[in-house]
Amino acid sequence: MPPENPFSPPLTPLPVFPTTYLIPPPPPPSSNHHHSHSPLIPPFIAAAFALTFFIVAAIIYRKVSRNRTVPADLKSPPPPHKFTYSVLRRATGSFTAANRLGQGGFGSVYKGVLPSGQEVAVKLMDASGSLQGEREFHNELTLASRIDTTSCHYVVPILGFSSDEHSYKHHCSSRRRRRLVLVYEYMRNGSLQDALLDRKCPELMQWRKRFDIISSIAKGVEYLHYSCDPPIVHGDIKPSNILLDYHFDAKIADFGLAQSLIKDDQVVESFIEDDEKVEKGAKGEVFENVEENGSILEGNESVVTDEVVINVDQLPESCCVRVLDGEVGGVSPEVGVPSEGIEKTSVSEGFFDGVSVDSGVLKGIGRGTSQSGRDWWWKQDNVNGGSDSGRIKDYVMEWIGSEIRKERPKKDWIATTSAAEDIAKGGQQKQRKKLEWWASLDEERTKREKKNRKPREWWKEEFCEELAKKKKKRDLKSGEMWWQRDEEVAPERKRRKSKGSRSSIDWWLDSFSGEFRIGRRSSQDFASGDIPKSGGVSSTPSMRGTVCYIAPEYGGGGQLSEKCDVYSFGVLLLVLVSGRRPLQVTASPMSEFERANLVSWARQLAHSGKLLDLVDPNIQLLDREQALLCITIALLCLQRSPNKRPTMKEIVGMLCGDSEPPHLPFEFSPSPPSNFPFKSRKKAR
Ligand SMILES: Nc1ncnc2c1ncn2[C@@H]1O[C@H](COP(=O)(O)OP(=O)(O)OP(=O)(O)O)[C@@H](O)[C@H]1O
Repeated sequence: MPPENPFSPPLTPLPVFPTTYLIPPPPPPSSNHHHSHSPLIPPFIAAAFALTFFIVAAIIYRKVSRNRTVPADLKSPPPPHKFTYSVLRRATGSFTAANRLGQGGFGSVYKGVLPSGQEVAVKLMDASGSLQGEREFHNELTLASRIDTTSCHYVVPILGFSSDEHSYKHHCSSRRRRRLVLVYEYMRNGSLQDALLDRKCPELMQWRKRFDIISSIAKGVEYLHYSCDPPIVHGDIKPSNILLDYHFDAKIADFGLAQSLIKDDQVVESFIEDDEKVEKGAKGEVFENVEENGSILEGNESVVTDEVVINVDQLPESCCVRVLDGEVGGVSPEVGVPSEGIEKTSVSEGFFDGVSVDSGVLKGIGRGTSQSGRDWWWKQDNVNGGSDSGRIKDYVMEWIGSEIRKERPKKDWIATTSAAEDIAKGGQQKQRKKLEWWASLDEERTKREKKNRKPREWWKEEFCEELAKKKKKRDLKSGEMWWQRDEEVAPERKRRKSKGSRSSIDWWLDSFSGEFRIGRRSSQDFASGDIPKSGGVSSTPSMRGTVCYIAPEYGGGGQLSEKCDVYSFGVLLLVLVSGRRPLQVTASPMSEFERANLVSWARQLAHSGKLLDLVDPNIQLLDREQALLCITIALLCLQRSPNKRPTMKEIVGMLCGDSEPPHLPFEFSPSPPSNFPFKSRKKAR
């Protein structure tokens, strides 16, 4: 180690700089620096970029927000396919009788198989010369194709249509006419009417299935009312318009009488527009012209006559009563030919006198006819001493009387049937003598009875007395809205009941309302003892629908509203729970009369607190609580005042247990009013 030099300066440690200090910091950027070294982006390019960005963002936003506001079920479904007539003819084996599924008021429905192998139901409209048939075709095509059956599984999908023209010979001249055909998805188990009331399918004897069907129909109608834009009112809810698929799941069919709820002045226009849209079909071609629609909408019709047809089916327990309206001005009448066993009697000429019809399928329904409409309702509801009033009831009562008579002495029966049949067969002398002999007996008997009227016509006299009372009461109340009387019905009934003055037949007649089918033609169900249905709709839009199911205000010429469907749903509910037709008269025993009118019977049972008596005895595994719920809902739906009826949404809520179970309307509650023993079915949330 070298010696330390005392003269050398002392060593001072070098200042230690952090390494960063070793690299000089970069000079502060000068403004000139940037300009001189980076490439220049012209401001107009930046602006263009920004603009493009905003436009793209706006487009995306609009698309997203539109998708968000339109629910999936409001997206319009693809238009129905247009078939050629020959394809459908081949599919159905030339519309052979073997393939016939059923008969509607305006044509037959055939089973068919398309070249693709798909099974279809083909409705061949018998619309030749019939405005009503053409209307139904266009109406059904227009409205049914608006329903997106991919999101609503409770409506029978319409697959397509055909409206090819063909020429035909008419009195040596050749004319052209359209064949109107509608094509639907095939529903293997046919109509609820047939399956429940005629075939009595074992599948429908399970309560669970019936309740499922009830829920499906309710949801289907709810869909029409709330998820279609504009809302659709079906206008003809009844068992023959409910079809069952392979699993007996229910779907609503037949939109021939349906209506879109648009303001009156828009209705016809939009009908035409929509029709054109549909007619454009998938390829955008125009197949039909507006001219035809024009002609459809032009007819200014008035009803001239009407008839009551009574059908006594071979089955003793079923009968049906039908009101047929008559000839339409300018259109040849197509009155259904009564089948065997049908008595046809013309009554009440001019019954609908003064009911004139606004032109158009949808427009102005019942406008200006509400008074006559109201009368129409009361004519059914209260037989009074008025000139026309009660003719139908009178007639029905006469018929019931004749049925009772038939039940009595055997000789009557022989005289009226066997002998007559024999004569029709061979006309043997012996039989003719026998008939004459019985006829003379009958004459004598009639004379005797005239002397001693009391026992035979007890019902008629009682009935007339009651009518006179009713008429008096109504006269006093004139000027009121008819449904305002609702509230007074119950106390009045109770008072009378307490006096014990009401016979069993009184109440039956009391609410004998809406149990007739209005129409011109009979359908297959007619022959099977059902109330004939819609095909035979009246030529007047104010008198459309099936009367057993029709809401009083609509049947009476009022405006069709959602509440009309609610009323019809109420009747359908009772039919489903009881397994009975709305009007089912058996000749005996007398006690059956109490149940003849289903709606009245249900009301009567409600008064006596025995609602469950209404339930079909064939039902297995009955859920009593659900059955009570259904009957209660039905009675709510059947209230005369449309405002009091629940909405379809509320009904679905009650059926699904999403809302509190309903209470019986006051007018139907037993005395003292008591709530039915529902547990709260409201789902715990
Ligand atoms: N899609 C279908 N699948 C299976 N059967 C059907 C189908 N559509 C109709 N039917 C059968 O054809 C019958 C007649 O149907 P259609 O709709 O023509 O008349 P309706 O509804 O019974 O009577 P209306 O025309 O008087 O309302 C039905 O009762 C049903 O049995």
